[in-house]
Amino acid sequence: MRVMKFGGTSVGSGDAIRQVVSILSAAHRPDAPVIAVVSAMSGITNLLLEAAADAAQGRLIETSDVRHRLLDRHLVAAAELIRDAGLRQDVATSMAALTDQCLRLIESVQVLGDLSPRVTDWISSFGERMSSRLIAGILRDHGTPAEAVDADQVIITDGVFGGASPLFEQTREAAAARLRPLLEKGILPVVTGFFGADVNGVTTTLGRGGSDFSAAIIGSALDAEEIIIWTDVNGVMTANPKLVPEARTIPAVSFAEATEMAYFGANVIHPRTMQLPAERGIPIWIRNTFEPEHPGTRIGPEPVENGVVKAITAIPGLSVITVEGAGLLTVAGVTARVFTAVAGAGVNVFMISQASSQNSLSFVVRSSDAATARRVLEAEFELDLLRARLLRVWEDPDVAIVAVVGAGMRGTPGVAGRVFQTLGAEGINIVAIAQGSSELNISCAIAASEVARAVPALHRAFGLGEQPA
Ligand SMILES: Nc1ncnc2c1ncn2[C@@H]1O[C@H](COP(=O)(O)OP(=O)(O)O)[C@@H](O)[C@H]1O
Ligand SMILES: N[C@@H](CC(=O)OP(=O)(O)O)C(=O)O
Repeated sequence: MRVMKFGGTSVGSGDAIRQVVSILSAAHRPDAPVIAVVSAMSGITNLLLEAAADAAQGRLIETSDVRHRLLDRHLVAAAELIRDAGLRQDVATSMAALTDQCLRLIESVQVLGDLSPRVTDWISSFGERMSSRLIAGILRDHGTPAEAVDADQVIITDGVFGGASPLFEQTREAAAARLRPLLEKGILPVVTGFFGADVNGVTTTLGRGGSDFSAAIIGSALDAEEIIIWTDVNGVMTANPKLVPEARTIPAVSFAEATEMAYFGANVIHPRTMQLPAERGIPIWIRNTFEPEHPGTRIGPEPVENGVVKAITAIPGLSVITVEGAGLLTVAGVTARVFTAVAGAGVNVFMISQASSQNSLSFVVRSSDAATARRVLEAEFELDLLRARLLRVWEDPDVAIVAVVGAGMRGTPGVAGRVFQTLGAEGINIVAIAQGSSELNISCAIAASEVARAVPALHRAFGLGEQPA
């Protein structure tokens, strides 16, 4: 059995879905069944989250506009691809019912003026609920028996809204109970990506971009032979091809390298995807829905030693937070207090840097988390601020991290030197620098506006466009 996940662009239009249906119907056979995992049509999750946030702010949301943008996208694809009138009507009816349910939720947010994490997760799950029904309907119309499955019945989570983790044994049981009977009947399950439900059946999302993780959870729970992530590029590449047109496909990377690349911004794969398949030795392939003959990238257990540096990645949208005070770091426990406070607020820290004067401590977070980080630090150090032991806590916005990643860097001297030299020659100022203890990456914080120059320059400096990666 194989699990195939299709991302938002792959299911984003009638033309794209035509490709998905051709891949799935060619691959799914009674003796070699496939489980599909699908994301929402591109842009739909953002639309739902924006509508919910507007509603909570009391801004009068035009529900007819949301209805139009949500429902019509799906109906147009159904009209384009489903030939049987009865089937088309059934799919349209279920799309309309889901849209109504979702709009009722958004209206209740507007009435209450309050958007809880629980309701956010529920509302944002509707894109996948709709796309799975649409795609199952189109597959049936094209002669492949298929059934849409909501993942609340498949992935059982720890209930953390916005970033849930699976409870693996419960998920194994639920996935087997819900999906194996379909496979035994030759039916291709089309499972919603992005979310699961806690033990009480409450919808919990796995985090933005989490459908890759859904595929990994389901593939691992059911001991799949392989997991294929179908997307809109030819695999994991030496850099984001949108930033570096000469970027090349990397034929093979290890689970550890793929995790590092994903964590440092290669959003072609979600960083949480690798862990469960790595524990079970299940390979993950990244392939292109729009160029299915291309082999793509294999992510597997083996260390793959070709080249020192494999990829240049970038994370935009970051801020540096600095805590400053005379002799600050000589006061025992300050560092622990800073990071305990920040972690307690659920803020992820990407990089830490400490001035040698010991007067300041800086760290990099997502800009969307910066206000929270400042607030909790000001609360934590309220007394110190009052007594002027601490001068201030401030944010430097518009920062990005660029990273060079590759297992071959371990023990290879000169990589950091070449990074500095390259950025220096481009006149790019380095705000902070870090090397992971695993020596799989070297990362630098720079001004966000420099990313478009830094990534191609590093890509050239490490010869990634020329030699086989
Ligand atoms: N190193 C990289 N290799 C390939 N793609 C990358 C890399 N870094 C960033 N990307 C971007 O990731 C995108 C695919 O991710 P995403 O849009 O989330 O896909 P999907 O909708 O299929 O989940 C590509 O279009 C590409 O621009
Ligand atoms: N639809 C969800 C989950 C997801 O994984 O989407 P995609 O596969 O398009 O990155 C999101 O936008 O976050």
